[in-house]
Amino acid sequence: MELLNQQMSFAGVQRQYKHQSSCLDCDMVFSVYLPPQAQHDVVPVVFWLSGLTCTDENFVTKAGAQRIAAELGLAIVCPDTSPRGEQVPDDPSAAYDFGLGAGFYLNATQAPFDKHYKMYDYVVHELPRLLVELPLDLSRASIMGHSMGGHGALTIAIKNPDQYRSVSAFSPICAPSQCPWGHKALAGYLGVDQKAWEEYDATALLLERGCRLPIKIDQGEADNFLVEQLKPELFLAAAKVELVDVEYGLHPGYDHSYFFIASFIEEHLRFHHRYLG
Ligand SMILES: N[C@@H](CCC(=O)N[C@@H](CSC=O)C(=O)NCC(=O)O)C(=O)O
Repeated sequence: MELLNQQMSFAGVQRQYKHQSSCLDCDMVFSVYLPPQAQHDVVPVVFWLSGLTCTDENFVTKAGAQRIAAELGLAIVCPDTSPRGEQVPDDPSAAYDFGLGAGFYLNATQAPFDKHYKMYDYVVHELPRLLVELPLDLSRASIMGHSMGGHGALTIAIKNPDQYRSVSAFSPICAPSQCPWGHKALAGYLGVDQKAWEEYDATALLLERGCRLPIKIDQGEADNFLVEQLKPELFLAAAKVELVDVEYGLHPGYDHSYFFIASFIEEHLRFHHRYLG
């Protein structure tokens, strides 16, 4: 891993690393916040998955998470949202909701995307292996995300309950099989057979497998994407069927932006800290 940047923040360090990814077959950049406690000991880690159009930097610069992460002694790892580079195929019309910046945290099976778009394997397997170089206790890990990244966090946690202790999401895409963003992405990356989509649909996965991890979801009521794209009611209905508790908050006046995330990030980090010790 090559260290690209380092800034001191709340007595810890905000870093950015570059590395060659074997599963994505391209160079990748990720960010990590190391709290002051990491100077003397290994610390627990929260993975943050960003949404459409983001890189590893949106959360770092807009969420204001460093102060509370420093207080709680939590590292935060922020991967990019897709493979990158000239050789990586993009949406044919360069739309923001598919291709670069829109990897949907899945393993694509359809050409030409199947060569590089393996964000599920990257987040679940390759990135944790790289992180052994840092003072992190990966046996104490949680995962959270926003919108497309909320979908990523929920699906990854439901499928890997032994790898994470808790999961949370801001404004997640809760049922991608049933919304326009998800239809486009799942058809493009996985093909038209909707059976294959269930592997990456948090609501379908919850109905199939349940979930024993603590789950927290927060949603802005004034979010423009709420009704057409996000559909938390479908995930909450599935949780009720499966007798899964979801700590859910619907917040009047808040939209889909990082202003919402910054307003509630402290609650999310404290939630994860309860389970990370
Ligand atoms: N450009 C699009 C919407 C893009 C957008 O809102 N992206 C969100 C995530 S949406 C779901 O995954 C985001 O986090 N943007 C980055 C930021 O820093 O705000 C449009 O205009 O409709």
